[in-house]
Amino acid sequence: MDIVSLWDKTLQLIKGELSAPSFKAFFRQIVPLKIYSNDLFLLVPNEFTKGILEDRYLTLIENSINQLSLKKYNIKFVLDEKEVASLGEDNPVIKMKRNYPNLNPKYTFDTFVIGNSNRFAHAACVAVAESPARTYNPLFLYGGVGLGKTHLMHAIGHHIMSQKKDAKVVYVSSEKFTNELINSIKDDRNEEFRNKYRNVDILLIDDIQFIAGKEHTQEEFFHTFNSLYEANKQIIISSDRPPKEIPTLEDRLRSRFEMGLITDIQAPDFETRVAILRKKAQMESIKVPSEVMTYIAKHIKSNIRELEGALTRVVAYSSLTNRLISLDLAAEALKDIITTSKTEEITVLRIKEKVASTFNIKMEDFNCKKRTRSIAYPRQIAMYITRELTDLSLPKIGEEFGGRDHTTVIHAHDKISKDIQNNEEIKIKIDKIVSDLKG
Ligand SMILES: Nc1ncnc2c1ncn2[C@@H]1O[C@H](COP(=O)(O)OP(=O)(O)OP(=O)(O)O)[C@@H](O)[C@H]1O
Repeated sequence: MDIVSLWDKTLQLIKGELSAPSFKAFFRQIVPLKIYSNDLFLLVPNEFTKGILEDRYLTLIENSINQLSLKKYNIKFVLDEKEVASLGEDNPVIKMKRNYPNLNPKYTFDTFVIGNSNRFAHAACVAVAESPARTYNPLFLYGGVGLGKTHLMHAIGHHIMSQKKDAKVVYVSSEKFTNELINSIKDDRNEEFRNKYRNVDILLIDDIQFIAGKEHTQEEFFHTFNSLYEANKQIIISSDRPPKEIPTLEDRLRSRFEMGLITDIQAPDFETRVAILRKKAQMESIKVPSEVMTYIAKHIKSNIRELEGALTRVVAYSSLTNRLISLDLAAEALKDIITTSKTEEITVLRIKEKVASTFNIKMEDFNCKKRTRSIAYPRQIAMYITRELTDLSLPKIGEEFGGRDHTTVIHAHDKISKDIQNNEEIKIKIDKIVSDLKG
């Protein structure tokens, strides 16, 4: 019996032993990877699931597999398929995943909830998916962590592949792009690297901000970009900020990124957050009372990954403690997450927005070179607040404010600290901004 059929049969046995929510929460996303000697490798989605499987279900899995295969395997849970990629032959599941270019099957347009925060980005992605290289090229998507950029990029990939099966779609994070480049240089395989990226129909490159400051990667990406663009191939780029706010990005790349359409995704509003939770519960066929969804959506605002994680946690908690999902149970399950996510919400972007609206300046004024007091002073206040309310280092803060030196940040912090002591009006303004940011 090959590993795929063995795992299918194992799941059938296990399903009979567990409650439906536990089965769904911990077993549905496992991918059987490989049998190598006496080890059987299973790919699991995250640390949390791995811990639960090891602590509670290992014996059940081992017994079920042994019963079916009449052999005793050591079960190994892994988080990254690369850990076992070098062992023996490939299996059909992995082969299938490789042919399908790294796209998460769940990230489609159908599973994407549209709200005011992402309506425009979604429409732009649909337009590109329907007529690649003919509408917006490149398409540059930006927005905060966990707001759906990767989801939309994969959705474009799926859509294009559903229209044209042999389209060469490549999705890569800019970190992976950098690592592959480094390895190709090390192993003298630069030609292979170039062929891989310069001969695709659609290039989806995620988190491009990571190539900032990496000269060689920027150089390579510049040529990749040009050859794709000239060959009329579609390029889709994501980042946590717009091109002009990526520090140490070469101008020639910046101007290329700005050639097509730039669109942002904002944090979802309350209604969209509830709708996302509903969709997720519906997709996983889990019944969750609406006051629990409201509770989660009210408290987790700025990151959809955390929003989904909170729901998974509540469902897992209910199944592990054998209690029905209720508001009390949700509060108990999320007590750590909900307090920490409040402090995590304070980002440079939010600080800038708040200071900009208080002092009536534009967002780009924070990064520009202007020294007029009406702009320079709010900028110093924003730097002061960033230093006080975030864990960012001084150089990082300088970077976030138009690539300024860390001594400028120290100067701003000293100056504003003094002004707070001597000027009641400024103190009141800053206290108000800080208390608004802390919610
Ligand atoms: N509008 C949406 N509807 C449904 N699910 C969403 C939506 N937006 C985001 N998600 C889900 O939230 C999770 C995080 O999204 P994703 O990974 O696309 O974020 P990201 O913006 O790429 O984050 P990062 O900056 O960390 O790369 C995913 O599971 C995704 O499916």
